[in-house]
Amino acid sequence: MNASTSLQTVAKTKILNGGPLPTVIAGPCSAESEDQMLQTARALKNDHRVSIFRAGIWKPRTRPGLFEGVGTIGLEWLKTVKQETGLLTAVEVANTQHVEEALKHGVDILWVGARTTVNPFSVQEVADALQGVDIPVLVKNPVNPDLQLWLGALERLNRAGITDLGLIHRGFSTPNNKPYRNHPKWQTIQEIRNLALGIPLICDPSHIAGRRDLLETVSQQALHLGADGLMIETHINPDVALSDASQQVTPAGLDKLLTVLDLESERLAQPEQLQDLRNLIDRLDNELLNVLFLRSDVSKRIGEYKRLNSLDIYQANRWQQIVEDRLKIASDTGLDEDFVKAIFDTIHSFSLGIQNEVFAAQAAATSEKQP
Ligand SMILES: O=C(O)C(=O)C[C@]1(C(=O)O)C=C[C@@H](O)C=C1
Repeated sequence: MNASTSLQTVAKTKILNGGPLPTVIAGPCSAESEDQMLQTARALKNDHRVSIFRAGIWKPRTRPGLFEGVGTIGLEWLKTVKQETGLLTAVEVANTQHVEEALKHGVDILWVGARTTVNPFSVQEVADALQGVDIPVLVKNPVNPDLQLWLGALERLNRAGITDLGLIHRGFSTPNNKPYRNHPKWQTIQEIRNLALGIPLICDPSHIAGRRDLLETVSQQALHLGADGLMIETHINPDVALSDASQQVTPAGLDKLLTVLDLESERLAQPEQLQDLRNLIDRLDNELLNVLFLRSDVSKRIGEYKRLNSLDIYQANRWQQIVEDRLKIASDTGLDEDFVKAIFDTIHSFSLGIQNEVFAAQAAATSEKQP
């Protein structure tokens, strides 16, 4: 059975704005004070493209001692924001108490954070607290790139009766996220879309980028891939924000960003120029593959030499020397060193595999000859 068939969702969702334009959710990473919330919301209300105001009330932080959110008082401020601006409001919930408090304060939309989605016990607790409640719930991807876990969270909420569901793509923690804070792994958008058919997908460029200067590229890519909306952290004075200062924009910055993104029309490169560049990439990839083939052939011959001369396959000193040399070339050329290291780690483990096969083939041939 296709996993998507078990999700019962409604066609008309409150999460999307109902029009042809992407939904924009904006607001501070964290609620900090009533003044900060109201000033931010008043400025956002003037932007007709923004329909939902977000604010973190309880903040899951990696290390203790960091600002962990203002708690319930923030929900009072959010209520005032809603009354004054008419914007829909959204908060993150991670346990029963959060759900109960948010519902009591009339929050319109809930979201489950990436660190909660990774834990089925926590998602189930949120789902149980929402049993029988009619409210839209957005689910952020789990921190690790496990789409089944993401889908599982949607299913748990759906079984509790939540039909107005949405996905938030906020990037994944991978061994090398550079230049992002969380790697977008763009192909996952298509993959999760196929698994959760018909469920709207919002991109959270703030958590993917981790820095203001990358927001445009990330948002544009997401929109080109068909994202239904964007969640962009917006603060009246980002430089003094108590959390995630470097990724938040001012309402004026958001206005500029949304205008550049040109939400009405897709902005694509000139087709002929793009085709020339793609031809170049094809030729370069071809060369790359030829070189990789030649290298793996040499590795096989070294494997035979090692077998005949009873040498170990893994040669720590030689490998260390190779890494140092290649990283020096990378830094001289201006290539990202983490990128080059990741490539050579993969090449090396493949090379070890080739030589292991050489040894294994010889061992098998010898044992066949045994009487
Ligand atoms: O230099 C060797 O001994 C090799 O087999 C080559 C190679 C490599 O692929 O670069 C492979 C295994 C060793 O650990 C070190 C380097």
